[in-house]
Amino acid sequence: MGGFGIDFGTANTVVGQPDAGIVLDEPSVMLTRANEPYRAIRVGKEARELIGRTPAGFATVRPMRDGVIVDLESARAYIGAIIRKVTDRWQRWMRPRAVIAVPAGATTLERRALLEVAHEAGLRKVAVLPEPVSGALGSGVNPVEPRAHLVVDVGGGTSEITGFCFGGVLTHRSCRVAGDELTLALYQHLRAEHQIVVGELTAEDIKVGMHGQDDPSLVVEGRDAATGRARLVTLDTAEIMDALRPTTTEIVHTLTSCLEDLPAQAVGDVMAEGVLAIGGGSLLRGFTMLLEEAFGFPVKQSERPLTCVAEGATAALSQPDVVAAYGYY
Ligand SMILES: Nc1ncnc2c1ncn2[C@@H]1O[C@H](COP(=O)(O)OP(=O)(O)OP(=O)(O)O)[C@@H](O)[C@H]1O
Repeated sequence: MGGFGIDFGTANTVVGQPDAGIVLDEPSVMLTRANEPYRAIRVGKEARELIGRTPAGFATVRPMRDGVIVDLESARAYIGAIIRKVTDRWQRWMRPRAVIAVPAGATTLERRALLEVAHEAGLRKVAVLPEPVSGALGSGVNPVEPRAHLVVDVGGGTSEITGFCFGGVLTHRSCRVAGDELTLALYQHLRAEHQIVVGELTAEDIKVGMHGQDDPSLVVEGRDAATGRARLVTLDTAEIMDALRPTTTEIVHTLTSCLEDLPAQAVGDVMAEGVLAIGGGSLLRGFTMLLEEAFGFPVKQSERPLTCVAEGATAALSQPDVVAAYGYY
């Protein structure tokens, strides 16, 4: 059974294949020339390296915003380049099938735009599947069984919570505050409290690096905001967590607001099984603990929070019942 399971995320693009597993996992970034904005010169890791150091005449573009297409032409160039990266001429001639994950809150127009661009890029029989359903499937959950599941997805651009059961959605909330806003909050904190300016990539590395780190302090190198000279500062991870608190609170507040829609019987299922946390943003140090306190439910982190959505989309290629229940063509 061929085809691709794809997660075109705001931050990362992940592509899986039934027999090969994850075949591409790269940042959703495209390098273009300023005078040719719709031709991808580089995509993924090579393009991300140039964020914050893009020479004149070039531009680094993030073609997906909040998990959906914002600019059709950029998305065409980007999605076409990704498909060319994972296929050879023969496969493109055969026009492979695909299941593409989209945010559960994507509008009909946003889903149609993605389907159209995917067809143009050479895919056929494309289905779109809500990311939480796909992430649950990729984490070993059966989304069509008669039990309720609650999935929290904190990505780069969007945080979503979706309750579903037996092929139907019970509740859904989302906000456009997620991992990227946390990086921005950290950048602003460093500038305001330590008068140090760091690049976007460094701010993200600091945030990601706190995960699983035992050392309560970390050293950061940046540019002094006043003199412009290089400077080192030692930061306390507890201080960073505090600085990120308003942003994490906003995310947690949106996520917990869905509880009032959850039928009592479904609450019992979620109590027994726990809330499933997926998406890279859910890896933020201390985040699942904050969620548990706010929900009053156990929260289980997916084993592979960054790739489970693409893994689920790949698994859905051979599970037509899941696509029929939750997907769109
Ligand atoms: N260990 C970590 N700690 C904190 N944040 C992390 C960690 N690892 C990744 N992230 C963050 O996760 C985000 C990317 O997650 P993911 O790849 O799931 O998003 P996406 O699917 O591309 O975005 P979206 O779902 O919004 O379209 C980035 O903001 C990244 O900084």
